Amino acid sequence: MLSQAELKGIYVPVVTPFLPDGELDLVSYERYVKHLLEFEIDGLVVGGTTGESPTISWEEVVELVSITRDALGARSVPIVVGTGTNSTADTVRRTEMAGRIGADAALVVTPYYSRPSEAGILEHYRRASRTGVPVIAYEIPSRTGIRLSAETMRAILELDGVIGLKDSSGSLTLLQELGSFATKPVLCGDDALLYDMLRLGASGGISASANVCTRNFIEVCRQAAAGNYPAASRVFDGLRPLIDDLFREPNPAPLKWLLARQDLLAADAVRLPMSQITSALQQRLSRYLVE
Ligand SMILES: O=C(O)C1=N[C@H](C(=O)O)C[C@H](O)C1
Repeated sequence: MLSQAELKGIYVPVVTPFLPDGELDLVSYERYVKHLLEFEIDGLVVGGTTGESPTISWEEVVELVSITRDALGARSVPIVVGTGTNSTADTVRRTEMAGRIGADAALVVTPYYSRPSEAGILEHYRRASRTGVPVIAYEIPSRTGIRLSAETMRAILELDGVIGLKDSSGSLTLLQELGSFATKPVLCGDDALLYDMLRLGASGGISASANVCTRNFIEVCRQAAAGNYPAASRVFDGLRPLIDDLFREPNPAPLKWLLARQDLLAADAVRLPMSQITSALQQRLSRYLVE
């Protein structure tokens, strides 16, 4: 199981490859995960936003985790599994099941859509944190429709089974407000803010863009961890255009297009209501294929 101390560096959220007919493409998945493991990444996230969690079934998550574990072999790269839904009972059940299939931690998003009270959300996290599977809280107001107060986030982080936070709040405010109360590690979940968040004390990032230029993302984190911010900033500046382009249309469609063009995936298929990227964006992204 993942400890607080290990929650640092670059965690790569994997895409879920599909064949053109929408079926899971496990052959591509194995090839792609093995490719990612050639880099010194700090962890993998299966079934996150980038993995199209809203349209993959739990049975498919189980298959993906099983292939990930086989690809890892003896390597100890933590596997984090997205288990959060907007039902507490379902989240607890998925988190427990994730533990049974070998997840080292669970990524639990703030419950979305039903707009519960902060007290209800705290209780949601309390229940998930009692499963015995380390929980990483995931705050992403642009997707959930709720922006948690720093006070509630602090209370969530104080729960024993919660080992840290993925902060996709879209600004530096939460991290600043948590300040020294953020006694647990915070991972940046908003790729464009990675450098700024590291500067403010984040311990790393869960970055979809790190599927591409993986080595450079790792370098940004390493330089920042060593306190060498000018070097981290220089490397990160080189990544900004890629990050901007990958988020010009809904994630992970642009990323899947690039991975397919790199022959890591057989197709750039996404499941509806996600759709493939426009030809204008394809043209923009083509410039990253020369690497
Ligand atoms: O899959 C994730 O986890 C991530 N989700 C964010 C999003 O698309 O909302 C982006 C981040 O890079 C990773």
